Amino acid sequence: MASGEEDGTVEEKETNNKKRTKGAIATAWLTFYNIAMTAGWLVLAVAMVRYYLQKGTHKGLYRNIARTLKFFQTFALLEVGHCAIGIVRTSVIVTGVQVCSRIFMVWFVTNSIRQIQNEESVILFVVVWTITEITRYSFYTFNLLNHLPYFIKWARYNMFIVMYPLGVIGELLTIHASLPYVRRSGMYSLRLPNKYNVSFDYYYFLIIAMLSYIPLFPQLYFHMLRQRRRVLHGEIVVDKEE
Ligand SMILES: CCCCCCCCCCCCC[C@@H](O)CC(=O)SCCNC(=O)CCNC(=O)[C@H](O)C(C)(C)COP(=O)(O)OP(=O)(O)OC[C@H]1O[C@@H](n2cnc3c(N)ncnc32)[C@H](O)[C@@H]1OP(=O)(O)O
Repeated sequence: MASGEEDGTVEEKETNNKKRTKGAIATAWLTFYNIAMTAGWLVLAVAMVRYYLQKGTHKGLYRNIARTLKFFQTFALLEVGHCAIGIVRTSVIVTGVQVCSRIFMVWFVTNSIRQIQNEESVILFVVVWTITEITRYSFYTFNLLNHLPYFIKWARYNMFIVMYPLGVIGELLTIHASLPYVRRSGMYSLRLPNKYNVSFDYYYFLIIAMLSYIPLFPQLYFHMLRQRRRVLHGEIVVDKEE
């Protein structure tokens, strides 16, 4: 029996060929991207364990891993692009909020305020992110290669139940710890009078950022719970955005 493609016109065949080529290129890129990201977060995990075993303290750990963390977390901005161009079936908004809030935590909070880098809360969110990302990127990699071990799938869609709140606690405690330093230094703030006639207070911005977890985090968490039901229990779940 002839396939639909064999029956189709030359134009249809060309469209199908284009789709196949785009699919192959996208798959190759995503496989490379996910392997690179798994490796990056694994390097981070090994560096953290080695540092702790050698020094016996978490003090100085953040400084030791800061470059690698900044590099791989910033690289994750590409994920917003992946959704925008449609090579992964994920919402740009959900991914954008997740990635941008992490980049904000890394660059504009932890990296900018040296005095908080030895806080336990920093280690908490970095460890939680690292475990999560090793699992998430290896899930995507094995999935793309059609060899997904069940325990990775299970871990991807169960660990977040505990890891997400733990990560949020670490992030919120870190922002909270930074408030006195930000208030004292007036960093990233613009006071009146100035030539632009605009005022901006980073201290209040941080408080608003903390408050914005209240409406935003539950949406990310419930999104993951819906993904869990879809992937692990085969339920058909309709996302409001879709
Ligand atoms: C600028 C001021 C900022 C102010 C602050 C604002 C605060 C906002 C609150 C934010 C709180 C965030 C806290 C957070 O940082 C804490 C932590 O992360 S703690 C650690 C625990 N975290 C997690 O477990 C993360 C969970 N989140 C995610 O996994 C992603 O971020 C999310 C975007 C939510 C994932 O959702 P997604 O819809 O992508 O789910 P899936 O993984 O199931 O994927 C859906 C389909 O897309 C395919 N896909 C996705 N990515 C890829 C890829 N890279 N390669 C290949 N394929 C990919 C996936 O396979 C699925 O395909 P299919 O549908 O065919 O199965």
